[in-house]
Amino acid sequence: MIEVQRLTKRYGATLAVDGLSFTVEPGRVTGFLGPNGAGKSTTMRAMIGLDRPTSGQVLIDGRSYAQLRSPLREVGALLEARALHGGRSARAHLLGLARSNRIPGQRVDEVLDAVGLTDAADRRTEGFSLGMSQRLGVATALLGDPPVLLLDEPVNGLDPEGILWIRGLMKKLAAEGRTVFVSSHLMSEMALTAEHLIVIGRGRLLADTSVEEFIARNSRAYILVRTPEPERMRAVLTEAGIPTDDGPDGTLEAVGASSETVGRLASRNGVTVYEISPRTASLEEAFMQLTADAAEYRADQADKEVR
Ligand SMILES: Nc1ncnc2c1ncn2[C@@H]1O[C@H](COP(=O)(O)OP(=O)(O)OP(=O)(O)O)[C@@H](O)[C@H]1O
Repeated sequence: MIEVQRLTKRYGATLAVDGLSFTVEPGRVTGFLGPNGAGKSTTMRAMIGLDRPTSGQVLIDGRSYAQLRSPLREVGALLEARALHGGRSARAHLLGLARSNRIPGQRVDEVLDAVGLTDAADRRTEGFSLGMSQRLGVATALLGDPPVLLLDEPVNGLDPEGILWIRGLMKKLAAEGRTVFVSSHLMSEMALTAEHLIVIGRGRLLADTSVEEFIARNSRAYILVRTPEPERMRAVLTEAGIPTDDGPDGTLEAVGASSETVGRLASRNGVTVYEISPRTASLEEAFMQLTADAAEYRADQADKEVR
């Protein structure tokens, strides 16, 4: 379990994290979401003692990172995949870490295999692609077989096969009872991987919720109606007290009614319809709506500055 308690981090005039509190439970993947500059990386760095909080603290299974006796065995982190010693091979990098943390050497082969780097294990890491560096970063995080894992944007640089692999791996690690905390700025990615979400904006907590709840609460539901007689259909719906919006390509969006009701009204009034389907606004839209005021830098702002 990870407990973030009233965490605040200030860099000069910038308040990167602002009194943030939340708990990350074991046994499920928890997604950590926020627009660029929201404070995700700063929070994750504070979790493993790379950043000193201005105030507040983070506890990993009840203790601060500095108090952990064998950190690599207690929390594994993928924070900056590129921070590698380029001249060494992947195997040498992992063996060095294993030795200094009293982890048996055979574990190195196990994690190389787990991340699919066995064939590249003896190549120097400076020639690694971003995807391979990500895989080595994950191997490093897994080396001590820790119960808590922190992954900062692990999907970055991975090809579609790599993305599927990391999603599966995160779910498997959570199913083993581990605490898996993974950051992303893509809601759609988290919807496929995470069970629970922590959403932040400008260093503050915006949502601490299950993915299911988040979708239900934030997405706009409506019935899409495709008809050659939109104005007649609109009149029928309005008459029945169902508000409509204009959808794309001349469609109508009926809000607050079931597809059965809309279908029955169309049939009763002899309106031809080609399609009646329940829709929800995309998760990305819901996320953007939630974080709209918190985004540090937005395209519309950029436009204004250019003009
Ligand atoms: N070392 C630093 N010195 C000064 N400011 C920093 C430092 N690290 C982060 N910041 C600032 O703190 C804020 C939060 O940054 P952080 O990297 O934690 O956000 P993030 O949510 O991880 O963003 P991204 O998705 O862009 O990586 C930003 O305004 C950033 O510019």
